[in-house]
Amino acid sequence: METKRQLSTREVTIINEVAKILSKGMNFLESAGEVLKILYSFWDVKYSYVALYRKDLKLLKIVKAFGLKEEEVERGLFKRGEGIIGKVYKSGVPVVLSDLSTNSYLNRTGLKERLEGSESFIAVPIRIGGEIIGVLALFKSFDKKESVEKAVELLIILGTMIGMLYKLEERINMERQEWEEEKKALTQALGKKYSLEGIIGRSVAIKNLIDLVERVSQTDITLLLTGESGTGKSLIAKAIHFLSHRKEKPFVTINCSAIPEALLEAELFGYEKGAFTGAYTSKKGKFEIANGGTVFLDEIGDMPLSLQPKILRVLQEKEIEKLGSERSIKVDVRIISATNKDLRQLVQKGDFREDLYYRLSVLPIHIPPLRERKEDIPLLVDHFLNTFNQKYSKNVKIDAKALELMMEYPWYGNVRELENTIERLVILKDGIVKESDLPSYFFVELSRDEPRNLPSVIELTEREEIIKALERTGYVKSRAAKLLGYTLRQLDYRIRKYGISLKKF
Ligand SMILES: Nc1ncnc2c1ncn2[C@@H]1O[C@H](COP(=O)(O)OP(=O)(O)OP(=O)(O)O)[C@@H](O)[C@H]1O
Repeated sequence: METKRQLSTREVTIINEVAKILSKGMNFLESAGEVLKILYSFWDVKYSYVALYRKDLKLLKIVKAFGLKEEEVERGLFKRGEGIIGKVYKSGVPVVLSDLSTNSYLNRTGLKERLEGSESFIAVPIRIGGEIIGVLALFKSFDKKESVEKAVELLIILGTMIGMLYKLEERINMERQEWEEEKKALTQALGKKYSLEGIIGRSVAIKNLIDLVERVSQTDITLLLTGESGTGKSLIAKAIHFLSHRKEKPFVTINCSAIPEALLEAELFGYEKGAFTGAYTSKKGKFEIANGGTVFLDEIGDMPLSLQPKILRVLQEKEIEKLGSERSIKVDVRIISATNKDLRQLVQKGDFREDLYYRLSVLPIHIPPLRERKEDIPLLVDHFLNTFNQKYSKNVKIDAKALELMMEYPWYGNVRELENTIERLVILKDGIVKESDLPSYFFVELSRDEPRNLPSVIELTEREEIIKALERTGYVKSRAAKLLGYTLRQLDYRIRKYGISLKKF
């Protein structure tokens, strides 16, 4: 019967130390260097190296070495199948050479002259799954008690672990590249969508707004956009960014109410490796990611008091500090913030710092609710009909009477509610939408002064409160349910019942 051999304490220590490197997130060459250092510290290996196969050179090349001189490393080039290194790479079979005077030892590096003579040479393949990508080689003197066989077994494990380190770096690089491409595509797509033409309206308020957007986008002035939910604050912020000289750089949105307070600081400012349990690698915060571009602080009224001094510092000194670091980093960002709350009232209540309020509102821009600029409604209806007819390959139209009612309706959810209503109509109806096709809560709302059907009024109020709670919590359903005093299931049921569409981020 085959008996499984136990790993010695020293072998376990070596494997553990190498495993730790895997979780450190270093680049491959640094990691490989660390592995060779571990072999020296725990196993007295004075000379070792990692050679990888370079497809472009069609050669194995030493990429990291321990104990070798620079010129010895440079000489370390092997063809596939050539010498011990080339053979191990080609066959995948480990080789142990206890007598280096034999002809099969090439001494390509020229290291032999510096050895004591008692060393054995061991070379094992570096594998990623079934593929061999290189060779781990070392020179070590074994005393009588040590088994060379066991040493080879340990090195085979290390060869696989080095392969994992290589794979890890490959994956990180791939993800980074994908992320860069995605960011570029997103920037271009957003740039196209958020031009001035994207802001629809002919009211004096919108015309003035478009004029202002054009002018402020050429400056770096800090803006505070105010207005009810759904009035177009994010749209305006994006338009300003994409008209400015910062347009090639990122536009980063931070929804201050959607991120739990405990995570917000790390999200905004990033953290250093080891800053808290689980911080295996360092991470950039949103301000650093946005460097050169624009940061849009949505729902700024919900910024926790504890973080407000740090935001002030970004505005005043253009500096941030990562969690777990004492070093300041300079960032060049334009800040646009938005709120549907009365910030001055929050200042009076002590929930918002006065100094921050003044810094943020260098230029306040108010966007009036849709019910105060009814003349924009026909243009917006037309715009959204075009958009959704195209999206769903339909040709839905709205007749004059239905449009008239739409202009009367108070749209407490503003342009977002109008957009969602049109989308639903396009999906559900065909041909021409008439007055009778409009949702029933429309009519309840429009007959406020007359005695009304109570169940409908209750439903209407419930619908409005749900939308309000969802807006306030950044569409985090569990938090909205808590605010409303519903369970998540009760809320889900009502979201379906009222056809409330969930805003996507
Ligand atoms: N004038 C406009 N022209 C065209 N589309 C608009 C206009 N205003 C708003 N919208 C659209 O309405 C929707 C809601 O706008 P947006 O998200 O910018 O509102 P908001 O004020 O930022 O809301 P919140 O405070 O809830 O974040 C978006 O899809 C936006 O594109």
